[in-house]
Amino acid sequence: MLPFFVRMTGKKVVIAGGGRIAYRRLLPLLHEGAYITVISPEAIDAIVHLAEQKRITWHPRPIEPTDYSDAFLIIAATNDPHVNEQIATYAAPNQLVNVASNHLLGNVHVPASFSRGKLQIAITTGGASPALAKEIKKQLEQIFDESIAEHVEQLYKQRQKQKEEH
Ligand SMILES: C[C@@]1(CC(=O)O)c2cc3[nH]c(cc4nc(cc5[nH]c(cc(n2)[C@H]1CCC(=O)O)[C@@](C)(CC(=O)O)[C@@H]5CCC(=O)O)C(CC(=O)O)=C4CCC(=O)O)c(CCC(=O)O)c3CC(=O)O
Ligand SMILES: NC(=O)C1=CN([C@@H]2O[C@H](COP(=O)(O)OP(=O)(O)OC[C@H]3O[C@@H](n4cnc5c(N)ncnc54)[C@H](O)[C@@H]3O)[C@@H](O)[C@H]2O)C=CC1
Repeated sequence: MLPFFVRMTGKKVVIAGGGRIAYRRLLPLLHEGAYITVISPEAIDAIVHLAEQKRITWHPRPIEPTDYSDAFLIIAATNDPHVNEQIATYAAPNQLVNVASNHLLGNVHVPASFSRGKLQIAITTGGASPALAKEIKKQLEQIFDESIAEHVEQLYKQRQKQKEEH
């Protein structure tokens, strides 16, 4: 697998499942400006609330292949491993698919990550130990504290200026 940072603004995302994990995937996507549809018979209050505010769409029913045929990114986060597996099978080869229940399926892994302004750091263990990825993230958060954000911003401004001069 290769690490990429993907601009999700305006992209269609379909999330199967409305539990804690679905919500964890949903939040950063929403902040990035993706168009999110959650499909799940039940959903946690936080997801229902976002749907009521019309910040996302929620269809309270089981997922079907037609729901994600035009999605840029599909997230399979139901608590039924067979349903998640089917999603990975039915997705088109040119779609991005993340399967929360099985690291061997799909073509996208979600890393542990954090931001300090424009600096973003992401860690994956390739499914070996998500807990270790989380632990390494905590250690890196100590090393790169909030003060680095301002430093990165200064470097950015300097670089923009240099680019304008050439
Ligand atoms: C493949 C992947 C899914 C994907 O890519 O979507 C995946 C899969 C699975 N996770 C499982 C369990 C746990 N996952 C966590 C935590 C995190 N898991 C995350 C990512 C990923 N988890 C991807 C691989 C990334 C990598 O390898 O590094 C993090 C980093 C990012 C995030 O989820 O936001 C986030 C830390 C967030 C942070 O930084 O705080 C914890 C601990 C906790 O929750 O505190 C536990 C319980 C302890 C344990 O089991 O280790 C299970 C078993 C499920 C079951 O038993 O039913 C599977 C299924 C499988 O392994 O196949
Ligand atoms: N970090 C990670 O990647 C982790 C991943 N997991 C995996 O993620 C899965 C989901 O975890 P939680 O959100 O805690 O589960 P949960 O039980 O809170 O939520 C499951 C959701 O799936 C929905 N659902 C069930 N059948 C469906 C169907 N046919 N179509 C659409 N939606 C359906 C339910 O209505 C519910 O909203 C777990 O089963 C586990 O495999 C678990 C822990 C950590």
